[in-house]
Amino acid sequence: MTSLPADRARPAPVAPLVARTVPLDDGLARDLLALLPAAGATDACSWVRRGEGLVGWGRAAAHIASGPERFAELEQWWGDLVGSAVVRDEVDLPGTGPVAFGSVAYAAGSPAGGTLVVPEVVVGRRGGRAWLTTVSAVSAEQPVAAVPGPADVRRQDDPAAPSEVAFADGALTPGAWTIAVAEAVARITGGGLDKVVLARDLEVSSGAPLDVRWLLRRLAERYDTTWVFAVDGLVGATPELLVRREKGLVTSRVLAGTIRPTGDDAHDLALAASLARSSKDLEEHEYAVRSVADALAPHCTSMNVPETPFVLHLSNVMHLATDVAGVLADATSSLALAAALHPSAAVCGTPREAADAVIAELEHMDRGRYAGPVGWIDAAGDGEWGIALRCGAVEPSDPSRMRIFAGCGIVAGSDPDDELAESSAKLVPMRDALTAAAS
Ligand SMILES: C=C(O[C@@H]1C=C(C(=O)O)C=C[C@H]1O)C(=O)O
Repeated sequence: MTSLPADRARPAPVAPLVARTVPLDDGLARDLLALLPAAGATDACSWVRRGEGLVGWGRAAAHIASGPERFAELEQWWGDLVGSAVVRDEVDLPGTGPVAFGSVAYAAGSPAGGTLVVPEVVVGRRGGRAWLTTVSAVSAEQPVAAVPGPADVRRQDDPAAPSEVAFADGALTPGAWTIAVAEAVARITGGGLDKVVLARDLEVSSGAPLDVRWLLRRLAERYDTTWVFAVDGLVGATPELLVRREKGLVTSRVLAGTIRPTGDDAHDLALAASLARSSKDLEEHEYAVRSVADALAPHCTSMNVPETPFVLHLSNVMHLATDVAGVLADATSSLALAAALHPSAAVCGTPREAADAVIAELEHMDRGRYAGPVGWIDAAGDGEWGIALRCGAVEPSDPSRMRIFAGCGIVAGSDPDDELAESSAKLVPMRDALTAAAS
């Protein structure tokens, strides 16, 4: 576990938690997202892929941290919390017992900080087994009988579709963003750095508060190879797994190098083949794989880093992808591994410091929690953390508004107009979830 510097106050202690996990009829949990009750836009927690994963609601405990030590502070808080928790776990799988969902800002200086949320109710499903975890603070006022049981887990009414949705330019107009990309290419060819990821945002407004559950369901329908997530109003469908830690095994799915499918299968296959041969994309990909492998190496006894990437097909884009795996050498938690990996060259660049400086200078926006780690951790430290991509953040002060984001890796051979088109393709999942009618 990473420790906080001595001069940094430990997070305030919270009342000990009681967590109870019981098996649940798998039929009840087949559609995890349908179990999320109507609640405030920021209440739903989700980490779901192909019908498996975790959903949660209610808040038994939560912690917000900011600044360069935000990961260490969250880690410390979670360690203290589970260290004093009373746990009765009848299922004993990764993700059973007490679980925190989290999301952490990309930049150390972002006011968005980082948050861990421990829902009162979590329903999980994997490998045909389902469970219910309830968490409550130990207190004389809440008798155990008040805790929800399997009978309280049921399919909820369908969420309302967003209405009167409008999109507006965020920090930069498309034209200004392409100028920033051209400037980044000039910096790269001038020898200042090898790769930088530049992102842009759009402002979304709707006629009524957005229901995160609607967005989650729409994303899950269309992007079944992604992890459909929600934490504290940050919602999206990421294809990129920063790190999974499970019983001593560490895995990471690295993406970089993108093209847009045309919808014509034969043509798209040819495009995929050209993506796998493109020196620009392979170079961009190699930087991202290296940055992940180098960050994991100190924590692993052995690692498998495939030499050639595969092509991951999504309905809006195709990516070069590499699955890196390793055997964990120490007790580093999934959150601490995510901290060690962040920011990878998939969202920052190479070298990291130079790329971060160019991002701060040319993007003209705070990324907030976009491009930061998002996922969950259990009491053993196992968990899954994705990179928060293809996502948006609901405005806490006005849940009828959100900001959506997309970025592109820029290397010496990048063309600004192509990058703009690629960023638009990456915005499609959120745009469609916000506007397309239910199928
Ligand atoms: C930065 C984003 O995506 C990243 C950049 C990619 C690229 O430039 O090819 C591909 C996948 C992601 O690692 C995003 O979706 O916003």
